[in-house]
Amino acid sequence: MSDTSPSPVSVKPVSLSRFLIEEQRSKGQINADLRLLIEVVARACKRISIAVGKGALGGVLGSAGTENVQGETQKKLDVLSNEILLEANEWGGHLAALASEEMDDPHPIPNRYPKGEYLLVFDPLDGSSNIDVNISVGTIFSVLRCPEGVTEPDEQAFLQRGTRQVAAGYAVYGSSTVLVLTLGDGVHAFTLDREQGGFVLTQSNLTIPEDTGEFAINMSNIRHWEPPMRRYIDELLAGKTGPRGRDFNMRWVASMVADVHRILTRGGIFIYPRDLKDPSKPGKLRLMYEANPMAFVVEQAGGAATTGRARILDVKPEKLHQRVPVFLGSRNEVERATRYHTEADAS
Ligand SMILES: O=P(O)(O)OC[C@H]1O[C@](O)(COP(=O)(O)O)[C@@H](O)[C@@H]1O
Ligand SMILES: [Mg+2]
Ligand SMILES: [Mg+2]
Repeated sequence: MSDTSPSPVSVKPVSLSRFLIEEQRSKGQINADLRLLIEVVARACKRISIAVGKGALGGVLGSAGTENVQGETQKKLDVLSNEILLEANEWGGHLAALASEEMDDPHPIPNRYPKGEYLLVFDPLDGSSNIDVNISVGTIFSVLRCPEGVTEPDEQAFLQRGTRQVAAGYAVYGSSTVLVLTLGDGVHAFTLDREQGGFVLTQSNLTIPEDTGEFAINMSNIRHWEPPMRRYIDELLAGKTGPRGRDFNMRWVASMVADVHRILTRGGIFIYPRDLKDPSKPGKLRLMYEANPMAFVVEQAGGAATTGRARILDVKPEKLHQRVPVFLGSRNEVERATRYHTEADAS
């Protein structure tokens, strides 16, 4: 396969702290609290990266023997990553409350910093099924404002549309650790300098190409898909001799962070559609701490993100752990797959 990766944008390799200070002072894009909050999240990601990197030597592989609120077996690293994020933010996060995939209910911050005006939502370790086999995993996060006048934020305070996010991003713990961040003004990537111990800006204003020849989906679910979903994939699989008139390539890491990071680097479409395997579930991925932050990042990079029927960022959340179908990445493919669904609904 030819290398379709864009050349890295050359940027001044400033530290994450310096970048955030400039966003605050020169651009007025963020305030000091949000800057400090992002720095705390980044430090927690660095600690998680170190734990992931220790692997079997750190005693962190394998199951924790417990289940989360969604009935999924927790890995030791799911629990540890959650604790790291919790501990870091409880004492230095400038937060009102936080919520996580691994906790049933939101966690209000004890002895709240007087001006703590933000809510943090995260998937502490995304791609858990890949931990024990040494494949990239990551952390996904989203920052919302605590609604005005709410002193004890509960689940209701978190149920805000994705358009209300003030920051979002992820860290991917791969061959290098990369933190990707949006503050609503483009998407920037910071690579962890393992010797110096800090994140350094390595790419600015990342953009996702509008067109792509690569798709990411778990094909083993094909028999459970809705007809428009099958139509879209059948056309890709038909390649040169089919209606699309060209061949498409497939990748599926099964860690959303790694699949999204590839799309941010060289384009592609990622789909986790609604399927009829378990009709009570509208999708597999979680709206608040997987779909929304990734949709914000992808849109800020010029891509698109839908549920197959509507824009993800416009979905009104009803529950903290709500699931949604996810279609995101290169704009023209996401729009086509979405159109197939809306046309099928209308006919
Ligand atoms: O195992 P499947 O069905 O391919 O699902 C993979 C998907 O599940 C997830 O692992 C869910 O995330 P968690 O590991 O945080 O539960 C996504 O990262 C990934 O896209
Ligand atoms: Mg996840
Ligand atoms: Mg997870």
